[in-house]
Amino acid sequence: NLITSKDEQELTEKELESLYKLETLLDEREIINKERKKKAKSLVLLAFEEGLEKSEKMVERQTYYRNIGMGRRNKIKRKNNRLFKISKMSIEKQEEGFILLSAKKALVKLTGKTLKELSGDPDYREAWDDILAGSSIYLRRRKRSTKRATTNDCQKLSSVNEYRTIDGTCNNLDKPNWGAAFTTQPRFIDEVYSDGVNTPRISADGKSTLTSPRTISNSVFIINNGKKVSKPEGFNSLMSLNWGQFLDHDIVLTPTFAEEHGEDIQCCEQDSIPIKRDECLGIEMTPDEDLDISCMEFVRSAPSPDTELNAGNQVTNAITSFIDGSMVYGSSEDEERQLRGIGGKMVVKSVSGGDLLPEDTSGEAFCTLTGSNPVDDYCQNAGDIRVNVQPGLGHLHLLFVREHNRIVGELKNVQPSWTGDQLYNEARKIVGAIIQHITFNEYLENLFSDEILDKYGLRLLSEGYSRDYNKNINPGTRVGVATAALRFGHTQIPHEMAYLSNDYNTTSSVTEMQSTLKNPHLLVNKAGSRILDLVRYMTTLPTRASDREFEGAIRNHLFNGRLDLTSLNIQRGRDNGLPSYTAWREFCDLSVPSSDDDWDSLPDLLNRWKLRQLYKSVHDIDLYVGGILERRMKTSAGDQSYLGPTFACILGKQFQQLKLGDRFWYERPYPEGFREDQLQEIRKVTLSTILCANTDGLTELQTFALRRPGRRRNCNDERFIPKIDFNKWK
Ligand code: HEM
Ligand SMILES: [Ca+2]
Repeated sequence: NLITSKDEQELTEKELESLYKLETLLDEREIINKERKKKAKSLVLLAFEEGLEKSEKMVERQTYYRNIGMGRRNKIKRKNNRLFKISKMSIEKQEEGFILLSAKKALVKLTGKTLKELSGDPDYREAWDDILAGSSIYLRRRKRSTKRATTNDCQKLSSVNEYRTIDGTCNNLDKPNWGAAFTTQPRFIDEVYSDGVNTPRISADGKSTLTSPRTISNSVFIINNGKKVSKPEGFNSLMSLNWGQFLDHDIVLTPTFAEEHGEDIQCCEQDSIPIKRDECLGIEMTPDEDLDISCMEFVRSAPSPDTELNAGNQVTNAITSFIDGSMVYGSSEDEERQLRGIGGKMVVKSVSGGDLLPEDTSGEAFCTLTGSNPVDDYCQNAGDIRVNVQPGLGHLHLLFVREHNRIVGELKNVQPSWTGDQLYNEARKIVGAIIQHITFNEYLENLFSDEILDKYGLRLLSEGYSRDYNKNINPGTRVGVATAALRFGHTQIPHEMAYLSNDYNTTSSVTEMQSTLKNPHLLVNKAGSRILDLVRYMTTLPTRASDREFEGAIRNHLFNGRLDLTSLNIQRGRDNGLPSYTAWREFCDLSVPSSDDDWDSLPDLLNRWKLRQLYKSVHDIDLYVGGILERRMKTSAGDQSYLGPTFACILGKQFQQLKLGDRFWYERPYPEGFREDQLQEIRKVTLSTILCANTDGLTELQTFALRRPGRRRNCNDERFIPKIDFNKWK
């Protein structure tokens, strides 16, 4: 009570009267506050109920579509637009994420407030947190999903300072889930959705929808020259394309919505009408001479179970973001168990042409087999589910499994008493270090200009330890990297693949690129006996230029189907809430237009006149489109780098964070890193070292395999192709 008996005696009547008034007012305010809290609580509860209901409906609809689909089409055809197999964990997380997202959507609708406003309102924030923390219906559903690691869990791990965990947890001891598998992808810039939750952005004019990705692709990404084949790159071998993809598959995998039974999700009715489903964002388009359809299949990214009320739709990274060889070893104990063999080695399939990757026997594998002898063709299993996407990628997976097993043999020589676990852990650590070393020493040199390498501290030391680990840096792969910048590599994809014989002149088994996709034939064929010819092809032939031209193999016939990879890339940006290109220019401190039609302030941008016809406002440009159309910077060797300034900035920052935010960065001191004499051995390694050591019959190679050969050196000439001395592990 506001008024005490002392007040009653001492105050004048007038003063007392005002005090009584104040008291009544406060009482009323309290009642209102209570009511508001109650209202917030009941609306949030209602929103969650709607979320749960929507999630149940989604499963029902999936059953419905599965049933009508089964009758009409055969299974093989249905699987055509699914890109990779989907893990069980993905499906569980997707359900959780979808409930949360639907609850947010319902709450916005029920209250007429934006997520930002709701999270700024203590009543709603409290109600939201209460429901998440309490013993609600939501929690009962949540139990199934894995619990996250805590700092306490990290302390219990005996090897926490010497070896990485398989799922990346406890790399950062204060933030154990940073960079770990199945966590939300962090962002450089906040998401943009037209409803603030998950509806794709619209034009800056506030009303028009954005131009169809396919229309944009047909205008700016098409090959105009008569040959319909894109320009070759002068200086990079196809191995650099493979390395880019291999690296991408080490740092990010964004799961898309999956059907509980592993069936395809269909987003277009007979390739013509988009189907309205929460899982879909079918691409509407005008039929053209290459793609005679008006709807292109597109399944949305699965929403991440992000519990923050103030954030719109977020996406998941299903693998470890660290450069740690997760595509070789897997990102979960389940995967690791399948891939690990005995005595510290990785499982292989031993055939006459040497060791190959093991077969994927899950029944879920995604690959097309075209060989005449079924014994010779099979779907491979590896640490990343995308291993079968193309033979050049599959080859790098195989190469590092072979290297792991070779290292185990070498370590056993110098440490005969080591157990299988010790051999496995140390070999895995060395392989991860080699992948980091090749990426920074060879790949990034071609990717970036000198200026960018210096600006983001991407140069390696030639001796001594690196001491710049920073536990405040989040090493997570950013949405802008996965959804746009790192996809620059798609322009390098060639129109065909083949074998090259030992005269470096005669090709054979020339195969159109679209037929090699999801088809490991060129790699596993004839019991692996053609691997040498494949390696020769990959290290000799040029990539296509990293420019604005994309091959028909992926722009019209991706996976031999009716898909355009560049359209998918643009649509994925809208799906995942990427802000437009000009917002990224601003983020990167590059020039930014001052009005909707100030196109002149973007001098780096090629084809501006075409873009003006495609976008209402200069602020509408999709990041993927703007990034690809930028003029490229120069490398230290004087060649063109792969990137223009915006993508270079985004990727520069990312690689910086992958280095500084990794407690196990290979240049760090023991125990996270190596003894100094061991580190000097790892510093000598090149991709050519690994290729020479693990390719039967290969006797000569250029010093840097990602670049086209000037002179080839003998594999045994250690001046050019050094070897690791394992005596340093004694
Ligand atoms: C023949 C070669 C390749 C094929 C067939 C291919 C195909 C694909 C496909 C189908 C997607 C998913 C598209 C979507 O629905 O959003 C994708 C994603 C991606 N690609 Fe490629 N790609 C190839 C090479 C490369 C290369 C060389 C790089 C990098 C240098 C690269 C980087 C990426 C990245 C970063 C993603 C996003 C990954 C994720 O977040 O899950 N790709 N690629
Ligand atoms: Ca990784």
